Amino acid sequence: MSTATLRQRSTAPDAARVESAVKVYGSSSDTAVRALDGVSVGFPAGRFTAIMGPSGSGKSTLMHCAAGLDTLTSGSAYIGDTELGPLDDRRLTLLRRDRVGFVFQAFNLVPTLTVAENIRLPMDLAGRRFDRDTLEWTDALIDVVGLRDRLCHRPAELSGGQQQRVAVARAFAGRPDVVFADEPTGNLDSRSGEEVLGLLGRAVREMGRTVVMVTHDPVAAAHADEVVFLADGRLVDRMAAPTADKVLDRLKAFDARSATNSEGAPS
Ligand SMILES: Nc1ncnc2c1ncn2[C@@H]1O[C@H](COP(=O)(O)OP(=O)(O)OP(=O)(O)O)[C@@H](O)[C@H]1O
Repeated sequence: MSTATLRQRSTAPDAARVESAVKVYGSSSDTAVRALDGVSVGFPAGRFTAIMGPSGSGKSTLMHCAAGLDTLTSGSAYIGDTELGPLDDRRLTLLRRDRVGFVFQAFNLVPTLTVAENIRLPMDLAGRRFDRDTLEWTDALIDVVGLRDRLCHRPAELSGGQQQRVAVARAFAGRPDVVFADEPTGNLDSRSGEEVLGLLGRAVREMGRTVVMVTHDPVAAAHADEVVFLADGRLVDRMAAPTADKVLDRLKAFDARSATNSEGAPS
C-alpha cells in the first residue's frame, strides 16, 4: 500500500499526530533498536483509533511518543497544533496534564484516595476550578461509568473492571484533547473488558471525545472506528469499520508474509 493511501483519513482535524517519526533505543550500532522507522499517522478528533501489530512492532513506542511520554529520535509529534519536540520538561508536563488523558493496563489509581478523589485528581493537581460545567461533566461521567454507588470506596475495595472504569472516568474528567489507552483490557476478564471498551466507544460517539488505543486483541480493536497496523516500526495498513474477523485475517496475512520473508532471507 502506498504512503499516500496510508495517509488518507477522515477530514476531521487530528487530535494527535506524528510525522516521519523515528525512535531508536540504544546508541551503540550493535545494540541500537529502531522501534519506529519513519511513521506518519494522524489520530482524528472525535474518533476511536486502535493501533495493532505483532509484538515488538512499535505500538507502545508510537503511543508513548505521540502522547509526550517519550521523545522521538527524529521527526515530530503534535497534540493538536502544538509540536512536542520544542517543549521543555515543564511545558511538556503541563501539556500532558491539561490536554492528554491516559488509561493503562495496570489501572494506576492512587490507593489511598477514594473513587471520587481519584477521578478528580488530575483537575485538583491542575488547580482547576470546579465550575458548573465541570461539575456537570464529571457527574455525567460517573453515571456513564456506573460508579455512583462506589464513590466513597478505595481502589482495593473494587474489582479490576471497576478500577479500570475509575481510570477511564479519570482520563476523561479534564476533557482532554485525546485519551491514550495502552492495552486497557489486558488485566480484565472478557466481560469487564467489553464494558471498558464499550465505555471508551461511548465517550467517543456520545460525548465527542478522542481515543487512541494500543491493543493485541482483535475483539478490542473492533470497538474502534479505524485500526492502524504497524510492522517492524512502520505503518503498513489501516482499516476503517473493523470487525474482529477482518482484523484477525489482516494480522494472519502479516504473519504469513513475515514467515515467507524470513524463510527467503539469507541466513
Ligand atoms: N526502553 C527500551 N530499550 C530498548 N529497546 C526497547 C525499549 N522499549 C522498546 N524497545 C524495543 O523496541 C521495539 C518496539 O517495542 P514496543 O514495546 O514499542 O513494541 P510493541 O509493539 O508495543 O510490543 P508488545 O506488543 O510486545 O508490547 C522492540 O524491539 C522492543 O524490544
